[in-house]
Amino acid sequence: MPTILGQNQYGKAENRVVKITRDGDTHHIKDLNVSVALSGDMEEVHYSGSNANVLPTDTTKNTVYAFAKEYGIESAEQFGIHLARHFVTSQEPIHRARIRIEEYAWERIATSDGNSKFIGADEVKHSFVRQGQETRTTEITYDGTSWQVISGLKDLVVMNSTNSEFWGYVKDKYTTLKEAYDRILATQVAAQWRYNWTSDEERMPNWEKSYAQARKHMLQAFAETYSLSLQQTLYQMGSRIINSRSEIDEIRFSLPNKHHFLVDLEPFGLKNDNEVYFAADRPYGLIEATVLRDGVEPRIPVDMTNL
Ligand SMILES: O=c1[nH]c(=O)c2[nH]c(=O)[nH]c2[nH]1
Repeated sequence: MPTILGQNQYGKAENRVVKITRDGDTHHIKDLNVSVALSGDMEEVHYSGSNANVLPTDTTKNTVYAFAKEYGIESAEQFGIHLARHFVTSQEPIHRARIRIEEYAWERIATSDGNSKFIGADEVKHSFVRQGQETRTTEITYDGTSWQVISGLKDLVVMNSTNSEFWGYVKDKYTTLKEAYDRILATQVAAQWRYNWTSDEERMPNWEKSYAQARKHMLQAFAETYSLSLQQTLYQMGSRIINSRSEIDEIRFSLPNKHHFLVDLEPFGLKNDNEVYFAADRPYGLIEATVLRDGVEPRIPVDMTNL
């Protein structure tokens, strides 16, 4: 049976790089997990085993560490842009680079004594605790001409202990769900948003500020929406970001509904007045949707948020 090679890419996945920037005694941390995927003229290595066009994955790993030193890590996006540009412009057979980065956040440990180790109020200069909240993500793709930057976050767990209802839904012979007029709404947000920056000719967004603002608007919309369904809340979260951040054109969410079921306490002669819940981990409702600026084409792959 004749065969041909289809889509292919290669590179080193999950390069864990920690960069300490020393500003006198005050240190700053960037902690990344960087995955490189390159594609281009790679038919021969698959067909005949000729490695003539293959930059070793080991070299791509080394480049990640060398660039941390040479360029520093200003933001995950900026770092990914340096790497993607380097692979595509320095190696003729490589036509496209995709750099995926997860970023783990660290915060300073506040201590109580007042000695010289302190920055400002009471933040120690070189001791950190890993933030237990979300993981920041970015994916940079470059083909030598245009850029696509899709950033976001995953594992951001949020809960509203009221202001959520769910009723008026379709009922068939298998429906047993009771209508809820005051329920818990909880989810673990995975969100990916696409920047409309695509060319070196355009002014690049401020990646750090944009991330902080997108996250803030998303959380505020979650908290401030009186919810009749998780779908409605999702749409509010997305449109709040699109309406307040002109550099973002599209956002896709994957929101598991982390169900909290009221426990029946009647067998114990107790009344459960919306106080005691069973937090189920599975199965969970899974609500997914894209919110777009009117008139733009959707480009975020449907399953990207589940990676
Ligand atoms: O917010 C919700 N959306 C649904 O589609 C749904 N379905 C369900 O059983 N519970 C919920 N909750």
